[in-house]
Amino acid sequence: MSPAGILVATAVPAERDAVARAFPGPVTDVSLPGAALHRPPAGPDLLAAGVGPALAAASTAAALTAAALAGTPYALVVSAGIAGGFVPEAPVGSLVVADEITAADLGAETADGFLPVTELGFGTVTHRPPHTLVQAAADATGARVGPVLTVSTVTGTVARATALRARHPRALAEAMEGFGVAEAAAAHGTPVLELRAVSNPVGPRDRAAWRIGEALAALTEGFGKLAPVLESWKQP
Ligand SMILES: O=C(O)c1cccc(C(=O)CC[C@H]2O[C@@H](n3cnc4c(=O)[nH]cnc43)[C@H](O)[C@@H]2O)c1
Repeated sequence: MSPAGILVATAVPAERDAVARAFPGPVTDVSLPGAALHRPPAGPDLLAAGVGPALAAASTAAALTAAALAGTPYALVVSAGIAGGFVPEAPVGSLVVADEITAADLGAETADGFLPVTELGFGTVTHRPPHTLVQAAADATGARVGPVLTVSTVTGTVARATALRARHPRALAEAMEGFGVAEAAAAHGTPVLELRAVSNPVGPRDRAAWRIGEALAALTEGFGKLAPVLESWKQP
């Protein structure tokens, strides 16, 4: 368990390593059933939880359960990584912190449009991170604050981007794991935060427009600034 009791869940090892660069020093590998942690000497536990909401939820739940069974439950879970940004509000290279983590394609398509699963009488589609933590994270990192959508299919057309923004007018970014990480955290009664670095615009598919290196560098810099906020944050 990390000293501050914080778990950071990225999708892939490149994102995990970008976060790790903000916490220099030799990393300890911790192997758990269903999850493998990297533990920097002073900093959060880091988990490459997998791509997509389902695998991210499963891996995050495994890490949370192991910590709880060891008697050292995490105090906070952070979903982090790269994302698509809705332009012009979230340009490539910018950071976004979620005030809402919303599953944007969890529901039913009808002749009259999309119905979220909540309108079908099931579950939830939005988790809200603690307001004070969101504000402190934004103040420390310069991140823009707004909803981050979780999708299972990366947006690749103007029509899809327009439809998402019509349903979520304040949305700043889309990624593929936040809601899964948040569901796992909620099952443990653990608060969640989502911090994303924008690697590409949401819209027509254009792999040449990806700036993954730039986004990973922004993630490292963001976590360097976020570290003191995470260490001092206490659940109200
Ligand atoms: O093949 C494509 O057109 C394509 C476009 C954007 C991203 C991908 C990925 O496979 C990356 C998925 C990975 O990175 C996060 N991510 C980054 N950009 C986006 C995005 O625009 N929409 C959704 N997710 C994005 C995501 O969280 C995954 O971990 C492929």
